Amino acid sequence: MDNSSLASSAFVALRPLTSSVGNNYEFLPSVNRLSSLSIFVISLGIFLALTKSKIWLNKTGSPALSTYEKPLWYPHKDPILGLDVLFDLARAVYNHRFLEFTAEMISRFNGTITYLSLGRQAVYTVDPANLHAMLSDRIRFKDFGHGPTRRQSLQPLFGSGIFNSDGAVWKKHRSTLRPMLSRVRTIEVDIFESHLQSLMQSVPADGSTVDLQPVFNAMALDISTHLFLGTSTNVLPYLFNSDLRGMRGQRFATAFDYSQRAVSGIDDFSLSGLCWKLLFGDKKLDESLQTIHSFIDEIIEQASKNFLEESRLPEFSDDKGQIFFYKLLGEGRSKEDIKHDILNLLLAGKDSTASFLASIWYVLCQRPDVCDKIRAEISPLQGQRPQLEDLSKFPYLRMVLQEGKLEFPTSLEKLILRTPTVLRLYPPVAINQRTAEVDTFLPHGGGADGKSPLRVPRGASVGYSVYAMHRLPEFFGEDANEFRPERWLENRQKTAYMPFHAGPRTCLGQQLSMCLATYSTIRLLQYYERVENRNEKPWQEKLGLNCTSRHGVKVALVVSRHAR
Ligand code: HEM
Repeated sequence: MDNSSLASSAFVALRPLTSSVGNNYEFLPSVNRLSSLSIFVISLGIFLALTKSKIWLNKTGSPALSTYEKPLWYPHKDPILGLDVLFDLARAVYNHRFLEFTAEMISRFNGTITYLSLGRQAVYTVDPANLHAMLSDRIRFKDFGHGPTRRQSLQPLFGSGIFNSDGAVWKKHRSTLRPMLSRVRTIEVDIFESHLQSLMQSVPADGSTVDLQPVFNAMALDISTHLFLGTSTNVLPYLFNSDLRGMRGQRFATAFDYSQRAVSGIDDFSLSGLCWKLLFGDKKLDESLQTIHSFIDEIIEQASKNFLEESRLPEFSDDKGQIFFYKLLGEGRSKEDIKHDILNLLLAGKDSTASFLASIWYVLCQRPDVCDKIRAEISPLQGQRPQLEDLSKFPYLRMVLQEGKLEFPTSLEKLILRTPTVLRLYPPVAINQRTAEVDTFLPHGGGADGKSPLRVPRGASVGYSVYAMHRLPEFFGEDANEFRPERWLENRQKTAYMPFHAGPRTCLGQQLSMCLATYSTIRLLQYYERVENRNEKPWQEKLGLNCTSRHGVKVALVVSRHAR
């Protein structure tokens, strides 16, 4: 999960730039006034200084690689550092148009563009063949890592956990976590239910306007902490009761949100705030990290005592072996190691899931016809909660659970109700980035038409946009930007569909998040008979570690008379 996934490619590309001017984009309008000549002179100066220090030069020159055709270069006005494109990207971020801007730019270059990022060769692509090569090709996969920029920036919060490591360290984390996340169990569905109950009891359903985005954000944190720490933050009920704010879970939630924004380098920092941080450091980040670490340390400490005594179990548990966190303790892992695994899972579980749930309801509140079809599909449940084993009895649900595969339910009509369309149009991990660990190549991006293999020198950053790839007309039709679930009846290809990525680093929480999305959609549609759209503005990106809606998801809810 990385719009970032973590530190998004955009911000990784921009990070050298933004870290020198901080995270403030207020300087951008003045950039317009700079003449090309002054940009050129500034670039030349910086370039000479950097060249002298030899820190920015790519290692190139592999004789085998020299036979590649020239890449399709971005037509830079600044051919030395490429500041022009970086300013354009920064402006797009500032205007919340980064996703659209890069999609438009890349469509002019046949899907892959090579450009200069502070004098260093970088690539941006939406070409599915390139993504498959980097993510799932058995040989190429090893040539690309998350890279040092992302590792360093996320280090304070995520340590060297699964998201923040490559090579042997990553393999070790993956092999520990994979078996624990590969199957969804009844206890997890029970946990979903308890937090959905909390949502239904807390969120006003009197026809007033409610923003569901913070609601899902809080619920996702409550569920993730419940699943991975055995103790929920329980912040959702307090969203609508300001008297109760300031409690411990709430403080953790606030600290977690702030640190994520701060380490991803994306925040609405003011110029004065930035100068302060440059001079005195980010005190709020230090305090937030302190809150987060002591919250988790205490729980780990208490749980390991209980674990050793084998007498007390977390109150919601009926089986210690089912508790994720206890399993890590049972494997004899160090407390520090466990803390980092937990933090990495909270990041994964919370934000991407919250973004997914919010997007589902952004779409559903505008499509009563789709809500009605789902209600018809789930009507045999007669308003009762589905059990885990029920989930596979519904073709629609099975389709959702089998998300990553090419299996389709026999009843094609029911396919119309599937939610993957939401993930196509609003993938939580909308953009991402890899760094070439060695001199290597990608299938496309070279030659005059960009369709020949592209040489990628060691150290080059390769940014990619899943958001733009999911909207490519050549894969999804001329109406690719429209929400039309029926397209999946005609078009079963998955080449350009990768909300969870693919290959050895594919998301470990697919089953869990698809199960939660399916279960919660059923439960909420059973409970609310009407979900009115109250969004006044069109969807606009809010990029962070995951992509969310800048204006939230505004609805009015009416409880079903059967549920009253
Ligand atoms: C709709 C919700 C979700 C989406 C769209 C999503 C998407 C992704 C993506 C695209 C990646 C690859 C990131 C990269 O390689 O840079 C990823 C990795 C991962 N996800 Fe998810 N994710 C979701 C929910 C979850 C949940 C609920 C969990 C459970 C804790 C989870 C656990 C992980 C883990 C552990 C990885 C790291 C895999 C690795 O590096 O080997 N994800 N996710």
